[in-house]
Amino acid sequence: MKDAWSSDEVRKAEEPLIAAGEPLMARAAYALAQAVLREVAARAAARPGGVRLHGGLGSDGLPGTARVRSGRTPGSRPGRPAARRGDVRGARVLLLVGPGNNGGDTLLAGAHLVRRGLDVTAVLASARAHEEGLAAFEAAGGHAVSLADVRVPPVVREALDSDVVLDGLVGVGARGALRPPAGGLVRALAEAQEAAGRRWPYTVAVDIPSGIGVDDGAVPGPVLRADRTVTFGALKAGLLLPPAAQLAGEVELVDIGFPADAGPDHWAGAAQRVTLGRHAMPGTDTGTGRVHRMEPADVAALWPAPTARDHKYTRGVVGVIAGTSTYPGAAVLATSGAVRTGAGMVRYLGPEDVGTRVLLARPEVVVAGGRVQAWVLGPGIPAFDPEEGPDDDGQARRVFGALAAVTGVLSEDVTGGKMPAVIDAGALTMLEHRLPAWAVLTPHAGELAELLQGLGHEVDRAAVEARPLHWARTAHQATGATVLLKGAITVVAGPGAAYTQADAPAWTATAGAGDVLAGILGTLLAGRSADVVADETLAPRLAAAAVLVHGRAAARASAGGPVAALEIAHAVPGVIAELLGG
Ligand SMILES: NC(=O)C1=CN([C@@H]2O[C@H](COP(=O)(O)OP(=O)(O)OC[C@H]3O[C@@H](n4cnc5c(N)ncnc54)[C@H](O)[C@@H]3O)[C@@H](O)[C@H]2O)[C@@H](O)CC1
Ligand SMILES: Nc1ncnc2c1ncn2[C@@H]1O[C@H](COP(=O)(O)OP(=O)(O)O)[C@@H](O)[C@H]1O
Ligand SMILES: [K+]
Repeated sequence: MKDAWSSDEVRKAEEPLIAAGEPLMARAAYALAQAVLREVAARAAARPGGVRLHGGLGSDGLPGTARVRSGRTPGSRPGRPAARRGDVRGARVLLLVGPGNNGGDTLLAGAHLVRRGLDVTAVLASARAHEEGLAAFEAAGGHAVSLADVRVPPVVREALDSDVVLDGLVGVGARGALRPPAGGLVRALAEAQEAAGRRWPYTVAVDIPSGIGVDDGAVPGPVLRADRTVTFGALKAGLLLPPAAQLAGEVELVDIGFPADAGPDHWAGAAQRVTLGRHAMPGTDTGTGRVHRMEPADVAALWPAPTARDHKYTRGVVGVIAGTSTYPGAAVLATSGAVRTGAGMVRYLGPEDVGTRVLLARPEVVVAGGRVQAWVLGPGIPAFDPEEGPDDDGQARRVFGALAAVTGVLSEDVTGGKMPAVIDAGALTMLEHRLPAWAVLTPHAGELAELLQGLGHEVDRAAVEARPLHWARTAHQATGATVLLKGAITVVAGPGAAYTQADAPAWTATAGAGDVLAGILGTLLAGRSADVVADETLAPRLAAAAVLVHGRAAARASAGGPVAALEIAHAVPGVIAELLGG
């Protein structure tokens, strides 16, 4: 499991270490410099003439801006010897330096790079800079200029002529969108980056890409897209959360001596105190704090794998109420997702002609009512409109009946006790009562916006996409249900925890992929039905696990190319075998 911390948690972890004289910044800067050297060496090794070499100071104070531009073609400048393959010397690095410790990390890393023979220029974006960092950088022979003196356009040109740019403007001390002058600089750099495409230098964010919401993953203003983020001590929530996570590139976590995590108890309660190694720190209310990302081993540990004692009923029966005569495909996709995930049995409830199609695709499905251990409700069913009267082949009536079973208020349509459910698509418009956490809503951003509008929030799709975790949490708090908000990065908000999964290739954005996900999750919930009702933290974990399996199945079915939704379902058994075998 990856655990991302809030900025407050990072500070609280740092305080006792700093008081004890631990050289946190020196460790961070060394690791940052190593990350840059690794990349530069790899690039130089891949180039026949080594890294590009650059000239001396230009007329505007930035090195080399007056020289003849050699374009982005690799090789040495005329008159200077070519570096050997893999040689980092002469590689050109631009540091963007802010006023705080984030700038301090960057300057100290710059000093290491200068000592290794790189050509390093620091642009100080503020009147203030980290004193020790600047002194060390200049003592090593680094060249520092003030943004106020050189202004933005030459810095952009310098960036375009660099091999590496380090973004050290702000770190966890940042609040809100980048303010001027750093904001203006980053806006110009981000535009140049967009225009330059692959010709833009390798960009490393120091701790976080400057300007992202550290705790909520928002992107309130300009941000320079990083190829790599080297983050210190602990992952930050904004590095896992959309939309900011999409600007962080590959995230490298560097150990600078933070104590080991205290495990799940750490995030289980708001008021508790937990011990992190030698240091006590307040437990966090994960309503505002930690964000988790499941990894394959976490999913394997949760999986309801069958044993010799099991039979089909103990393994879990999934009831699927999906599709109409107009939209029969969703029924096939949701039942296929459930069957392929290994349900003990899948029941289908719906119009006869749709049931026939389901049977043609999946003869294992039982097209008849009866006891189930989890419901999948809503794929391919239209939004409920009480004014016009339902035109849905009786599916709304069936969904309302099943929803009653989810909360334990039984109707004549169903039997059994409280049970978990996946509530998708049209069923999201049929919620009348507060729900338990074992009901998992699976909207995409547009559906979540509509749901929230119905609850009195002024929010549209774009607003949800700008702050996915915030709105998923808002919906969880308002409905009681666990909320799985689908997207390129999917977020799950439930009691005590938030998860974010980024397992699926962009090809997954195809009609019907969400129906398959609903089936996968239905089988997981059915397989652990009693546990899910007994432990309210389990539904969010199983929801995140389903997203991981779905995303990996999509990647497997895609193999780098287009993917059809049904093929995602077909790829699920291979993914599960790999997870459980590994
Ligand atoms: N405290 C420590 O000992 C360590 C800190 N570390 C580094 O220090 C960083 C945190 O340092 P700081 O607490 O000094 O804070 P930062 O360096 O992240 O930023 C704070 C400074 O940025 C300014 N600022 C805040 N929001 C801004 C905005 N929206 N636009 C423009 N300027 C803004 C503030 O006025 C303040 O001067 C971490 O991200 C990490 O990089 C690491 O070196 C590890 C050890
Ligand atoms: N850009 C993307 N990259 C990866 N996965 C995506 C992307 N966009 C959407 N997805 C995933 O594709 C699926 C689409 O589901 P959904 O919107 O419900 O479509 P449908 O209702 O047609 O099945 C979800 O699992 C979602 O997380
Ligand atoms: K930064």
